[in-house]
Formats: sequence, structure tokens, C-alpha cells
Amino acid sequence: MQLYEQLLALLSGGLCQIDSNLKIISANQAFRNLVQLNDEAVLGNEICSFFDLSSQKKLRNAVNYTTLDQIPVKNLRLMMTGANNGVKLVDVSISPLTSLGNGSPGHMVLMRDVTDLERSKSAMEEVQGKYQELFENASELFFVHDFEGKFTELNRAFRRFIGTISAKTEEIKVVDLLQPGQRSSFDNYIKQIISTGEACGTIEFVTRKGQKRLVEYTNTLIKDRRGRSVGVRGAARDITQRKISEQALRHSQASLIRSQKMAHMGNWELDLNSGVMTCSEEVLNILGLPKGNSPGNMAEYLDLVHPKDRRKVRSDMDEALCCQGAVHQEHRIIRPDGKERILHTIFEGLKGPHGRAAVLSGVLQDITQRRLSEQRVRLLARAFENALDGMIITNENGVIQMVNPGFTAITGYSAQEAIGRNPSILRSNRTSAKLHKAMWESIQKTGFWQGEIFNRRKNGQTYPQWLSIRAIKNEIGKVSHYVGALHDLTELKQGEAKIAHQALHDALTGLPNRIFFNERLADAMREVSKHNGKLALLFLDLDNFKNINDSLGHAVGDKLLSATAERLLSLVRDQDTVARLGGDEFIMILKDPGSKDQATGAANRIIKAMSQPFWINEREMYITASIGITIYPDDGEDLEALVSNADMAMYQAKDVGKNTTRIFTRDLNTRIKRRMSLEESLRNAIKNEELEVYFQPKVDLRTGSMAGAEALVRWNHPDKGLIGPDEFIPLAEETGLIIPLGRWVLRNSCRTAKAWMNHGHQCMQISVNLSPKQFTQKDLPQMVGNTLSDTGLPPYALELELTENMVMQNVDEAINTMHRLSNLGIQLSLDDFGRGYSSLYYLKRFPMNELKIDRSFVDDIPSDPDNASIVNTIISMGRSLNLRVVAEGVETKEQLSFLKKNNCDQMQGYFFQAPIPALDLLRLLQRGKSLIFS
Ligand SMILES: Nc1nc2c(ncn2[C@@H]2O[C@H](COP(=O)(O)O[C@H]3[C@@H](O)[C@H](n4cnc5c(=O)[nH]c(N)nc54)O[C@@H]3COP(=O)(O)O)[C@@H](O)[C@H]2O)c(=O)[nH]1
Repeated sequence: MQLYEQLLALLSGGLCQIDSNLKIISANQAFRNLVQLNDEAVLGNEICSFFDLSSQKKLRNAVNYTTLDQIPVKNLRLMMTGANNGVKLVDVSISPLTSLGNGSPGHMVLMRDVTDLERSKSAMEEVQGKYQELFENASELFFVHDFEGKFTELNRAFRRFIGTISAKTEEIKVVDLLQPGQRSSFDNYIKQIISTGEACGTIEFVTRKGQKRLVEYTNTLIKDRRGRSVGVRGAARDITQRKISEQALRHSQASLIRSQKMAHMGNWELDLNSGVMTCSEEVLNILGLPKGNSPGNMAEYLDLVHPKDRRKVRSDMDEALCCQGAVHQEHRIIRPDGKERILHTIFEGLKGPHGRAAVLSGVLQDITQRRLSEQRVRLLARAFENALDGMIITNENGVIQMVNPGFTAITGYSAQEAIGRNPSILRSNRTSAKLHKAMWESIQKTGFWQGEIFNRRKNGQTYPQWLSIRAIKNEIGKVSHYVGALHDLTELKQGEAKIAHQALHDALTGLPNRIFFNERLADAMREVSKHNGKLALLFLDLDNFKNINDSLGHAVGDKLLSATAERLLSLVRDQDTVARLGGDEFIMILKDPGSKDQATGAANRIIKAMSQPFWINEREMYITASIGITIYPDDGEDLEALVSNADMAMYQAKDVGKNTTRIFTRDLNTRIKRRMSLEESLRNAIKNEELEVYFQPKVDLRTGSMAGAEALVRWNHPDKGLIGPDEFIPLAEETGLIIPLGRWVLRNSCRTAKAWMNHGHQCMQISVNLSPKQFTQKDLPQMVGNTLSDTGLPPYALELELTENMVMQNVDEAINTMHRLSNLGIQLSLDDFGRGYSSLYYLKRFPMNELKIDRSFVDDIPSDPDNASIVNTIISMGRSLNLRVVAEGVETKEQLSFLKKNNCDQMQGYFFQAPIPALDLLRLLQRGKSLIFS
């Protein structure tokens, strides 16, 4: 019994023994705890008293049943109310007692308190219910699947997602939702989740409707109570739309960046609270900043703004913030590389939630290129408007769309008159249809044509123009317009014609000049050759024209030349040519002149006509001419020979007394050849020491002694013997050889005179002739000075003889040269006096020491009263001008007496002594005799 008691005490459930009246006979401690009563209060009580009415009934029935059937009743759920600790739920098992010691039927009642268990169970059910509701109604896709991928649970959202609202979960597998290519990855997924306990990622499911949906999932492994992996629980979300939106956002962001780049447009925002500025990528490009160097605040941005624009930028920003509207403005920036750009900016102030300005937003666009383009367009428009050339723009059909004022100025058509018409309004019949065809062919082929054509102005006038036409193509390469530039060549052509005329004509007379003459002669030679004809060349030179020029002035001379040209033109036929070669030289081409005599006859008629008086400045003037004639092809087959021969013939005409004609002959040619060979020899004469200076004494008429000597050059030609200066000095003058020759004579003479001095003849003065060419040499005084110092001859012992004609060429220049010579201390003598045109006026101005009366006046004195009178006058004039007077060419005693009687100072002539070599003259000096009285 004690053992029984101990067993009862160990039971956690309440146990009591009841009798047939259901009264408690015994109860264990767990029962007493259950009802919170002690043994005395428990024992004897009917067990039903601890239960509610419904439970009492169930308990009685169960006891009855157990009693009858002797079968225990188990786990009868009853509500206990009689306990002191409130209502409790208990599971009651009743077992009949048949073996009780006292033999009375009774029952063992075992009670297990399930109040807490039931409570937590219902709480669990409640949670489960809620979970189920959540699970079922959640917008997320919830699911559970086993390791074969078979879904065991799917919430409504998932079912809807896959389009199987009514489908049973066991019919759906994960692989059914995958694309065929992805099914193999399912095994990997299961392996991963088993090994790591979780798997998350995105996967593309194909719904039952065939739609592809992207799903983001987070799955975890499900384990049972014993820790065995039994399946997978997951939550997924259909992110298809989000992905599309994200992609669309990315796309629109990329396209925004691209658009900003293309438009050179960027945007920025300035958070006014934080002062932080954020810029789009293109802003950096525009500002020339490297990536990541975006201006972080407004101050950094303003640093880039051109200093002159900063104030304006600030004030426009303020305005945008204050008016909350968009403010447009332009400003310049200076990029870090130093380049200046022009930006168009829109500022806009945005309000924050409290209605205060919170953000300043800016859109900026680089409009530098646009501004430059606009500038270019404006410039082009100005160029179009102001171009002197005519500009014309037509459409592709050649209909005029635009013309500029230059077009109107050239063509006479106003813009209104021209627009809408075809450029053919300008076409003239001077431009051939062939050229027009070629022009359009070129434009069609190359897109361009330029060339010279004749157009017609509105007034009907035809004019030459340089035309350039270019086809303009549009973006698809189709011709949309034609642009023409018209340059009026009228003035140019006139100018060219004028220049051509000037180039070929003599400005004074308007006659063909030498160039044109050469062309005409060549043409004429060709022409007459064709029919074996001839032509005559008449080379005309006015006689003594220089005298007229010098004495009456160049203006009169020019008029006389013009009048000569007119007269010559009046004397020749239309087919003939009159040209001026220069100076007083004219040349005429007479085509088919007939015989040589006829040509000479024509030349003589010209000579005669020329001798008729000219009226110049209402004054009658006379001039004669000399003409040389050559006949082509008889006297020369080439142009140069013909002209040169005519020239020579003309010189011969001069030689024989002027005012006449000479025809070229072979004999003349021979003489010319001799002259040419002479020239060649003369060139070598100085270096071959073939020249020698002779000296002719100048005698003092009062004392009869030798006062000086004139140096007269001679040429000891190796073949021809002694040649006089008359023959070679003019040749030397013509060829320029006179310069070295004259220098040689001067040096030689000075050296000789110095030698005489050294022999004690201190008063001997040497007179050296100067040629016209020598006299015009700028360095003449210097050359003379050098010669004196080189030879040691004192200046007073040298006299230079100039001729009247020489000094009258250019009087002022001559006076200047004479002064420079005179300043050296030498003396100057005016040679051949009386033959020239010098007047008393000039004589007074010349720094002269001596006058030499020309031999032609001395010749016939005293028998010729005129010459005697002239000589007398010259002597008196010389006296009054305080000049020494020397008479040259004195050959007779009578001449000597006359001159002596008339107080001539010195004389020179064969009467005393012909020119002799230097040594002979020294001997004469040394004899010391009077030359007059000996
Ligand atoms: N520029 C240079 N000209 C020179 C030079 N040497 C000579 N000449 C000039 O040549 C011309 C001819 O000279 P020339 O043949 O020597 O004749 C001179 C005398 O011989 C000649 N004369 C002298 N006295 C008489 C005479 O009584 N009767 C006569 N019929 N002739 C005479 O006169 C010539 C000198 O003339 P001018 O010079 O005018 O005093 C001649 O013009 C020379 O000047 C030279 O080196 N350079």
C-alpha cells in the first residue's frame, strides 16, 4: 500500500478513486493541486462537483458506461469549475475498478490539466490563421516546394502570377515555370540551398500564358523538428515591370546625356540650403572640366564665368529666385584651357515644401558655334549685299530667287524685276549657243563653270563679264540651287585695250611705237612675200631738231613732233604705216612702193612736204628732215637689218648736208662694215698703245711766245696708218669708247705737261678737248681731280675745252659741272664759239676763262667782211666778259695781222705750227724762239 501511495504521488496527473456514488475516496497530491484543496476538503466530495453542468453530465455518462461495459473511457475533455484556481480544462480518463479491496465497485479517475496546452494551441491556431491569411493575401509571391520542385504551398498572388488560381498546388513544379534552357540549373539551385540554407537572386519564369516574367526571390531551407531538410520556403517578387522601368530610366538617362551632348546643353541644380551644386555630364564638357571636377558650388561656377559677365549672371540668378520664373540670358565663360565660349542659360528658382526658394536650377547650352555661324551668316549676307560683283541665286529650275545690289548695278534689273525670272533675260546673241551648251554640261558634270561671256544689260547694251556658276546640293546630294557671280569686265577690257594701245603706241603722237612698228613690219614682210612683192622702209630724222628743243623748249618741240606725225600720216596711203621710234626719229613702211626710184620719189615728196612751214603756237616754224631708204627684200631679209640699213642711209643723208634722202646701197654697206671693223680695232687701240697725243701750240699774240698747247689725239693704226680724230672720235662717242679714251688722253696730256714743267716750262698750259658724253659724266670733276693729283700737274696748268653745243644741252646742269670743274682750279675754254646758240645771257653765267673763235669764221678774214665783223664782235664780247679770246685755224699772215690788230689774245693754226708729237713740241719750246716773228 505504501508502494501504491508512492506511485500515485509520482503521477503528474491528478488521480482519484471514486466509489459508485462518484464520491472521492482517495486522491493524490496532483489532484489536490489541481483543485487547490487539501485532502479533507477533497475526500468525500462527489467528483462531479468540481465540473460544470455539461461536464458533470458527460462524466456521469462516462462512469455509467464504464461501469456497464467495464471498458475505460479515455481522454474525455471536461471543464473543471469547482477548483479554487479557476476554470480548467482537463482530459479525464475513467477506468472501472473491480479489484478494490473492499469489493465495492468504483472507478479510477485520471485527470490531466490541459488548460495551458489548449490555450497555447488556440493561440497557435490563431497565429497560424493570421499567417495563413497573410500568406494567402500577400502581394508578394509566397511558396513552398519540395526538393523535386513540386510546390506544396502557393499563395494567391503566386497562383495569379502563374495563371493557375484554381490549379492544385501539387500539379505545379518549379521547372514548369522555367525556360527549357534554365531547367538544368534547377538541380544546382537545390544543391546550393541545401548546402547554404538559402538562395536568392533573379530568375525568369514563363507563366502558363506564356509570358516571360522576371522574378526576384529569397528562398530558405525548411527543416523538420529533427533537423532534416524537407523543402524550400520562398518569397518572390515579380520585378518585370520594375526592370522595364529601370531599363527605361537608364535608357532615358543615357538618352538625356546623349541629347545634352548633341545639343551642347547641360543642366545643373543648386541646393540653396546646402549650397551644393550638381551638374550633368555635359555641363563638364561645356565648361571644359575633366570628369569628377564638377563645380561643387556656385562660387566655383562663377570663377569660370567671364569677369565682365559675372555681375549679370548673379543678378539674373537672383531674379530667377525672386520671380520663380525662367530667366534667359547669355554669358561667356573662360575654360581652363583659356578658350572662351558663349553660353545660353536659363535660370529657374524652385520652391521647397515651405514655399521658400529651395533650388536654383540652370540649363546651359554652348551656343558659341551658333553665334559664330550667325556671325558668319551675317557676314555672308553683308558680303552678298555689298559685293561689287553681281550675285544671283536660282532654284534648281533656274528661276531667280535672289540677286544682290551688285547684280542690279551691272545688269540694270532690280531685284523685283529679276526674281521669278530666268537668267536668260541677260543672254546676248554674242555668246554662242555652243558655249551655253558647254557651260551647262560642265555644271551638270562638275557642279561648276566659269568663263568669259557676253551678256546684255536691261538697256540692251552688250557687255563682257566673267561668270562663275556653282551648283549647290542639299543634304541628300540633289541640286537645290545655282549660285552665279557676275564680274563686269567692261572697264577691265577698256583698261586692257588702253594699256595695249599705250604699250604699242607713242604717247605723244599716237603713232605706233617701236614694238608695234616691229610687229607691223614683220606682218608686212610676210604679206608682201606671199606675192613676191616689195616694201620700202623710210627712216626719217628731223634735222637740227635738238636746236629747236634746246632753244624753244620741249613743249614746242613736242608740238612740232605731233605736227610732223600728222603731216607724215597725211602723206602715206592707208596700207602704209607711220611709226615713231623715239626722239625725232620716224619710220614709214610703204607697201609695194614700185621701183627703187619710185620709193625714192615718195621719200623726196615727204622731204619736200616737211620743208613746208609748221604753225606752232601761232608761229611759223620750219624744219627739214633726212630720210634713209631700204627696200625689202633687196636690202635685207630680216627686220633688224632692214631698219639698221635704213638708219645708215639716213645718216648718210645727214652727212651729205641733210634735208635730203639716201637709198641704202652696197657701197654704203661697205662703209658701214669698215666702220664696224674700225670700232672693233678702236676697242683694242688703248691697250695696244696705238693712240698718241699730238700737241698744237697756242701762241700769245703780244709776245709771240707759246702760251700753251692743245692736245689732239691720233691713232697709229697698225694697218691703216695714222687716223685723224675726225674719223674715230664720233665713233668713240657713239659707242661709249670715248670715256676710256678721253680719260687716257687727259692723263697722258697732264703727264706730258708736267714733264714740260719739269724741263722748266712752268707757264705752259695744256688744253684738252672734252666730248659731250664725257661732259655729262657725273664723276667728271672727280676724275679730273684724281688725274691732276696722280700726275702732279698743278690745276692752273690744265684747261678743258667744251663746245657751245655741249653746254647748251642742259644749261643748268652744265653750269653746275663747270663750277665743279672750275673749283678744282683748272681753266675752261668754250671751243668752236660762234657755231652754236649761246647767248650773252648764258655766257655771263658760265664760269669760263676763254673763248675760241670757230675756224670757219677765221677762214676768210679779213676778206669776208661778215666773218671779220663776227670775229671782231667775238673779240669785243670776250673782252667785255673778261675772257681770253683765242682764234683757231690761223693759216695766213693776213689772218694773223687782222687778229693782232683787233687785239685777239692768242692764236692757233698751221701758220704757226700744225699739231706735233710731244717730244717735237718740247724741242720747239726749248728752242725758245718767237713763233710769230720767226
Ligand atoms: N674729244 C676729243 N676731241 C678731239 C681730241 N683730239 C682731237 N679732237 C677733236 O677732233 C677734231 C679734229 O681734230 P684734228 O683733226 O686734230 O684737228 C684739229 C687741228 O688739227 C685742226 N687745225 C688746227 N689748225 C688748223 C688750221 O690752221 N687749219 C685747219 N684746217 N685745221 C687746223 O683743228 C682741229 C682742232 O680743232 P679744235 O678742237 O676745235 O680746236 C677736232 O674737233 C678736235 O677737237 C680728243 O682728244 N678728244
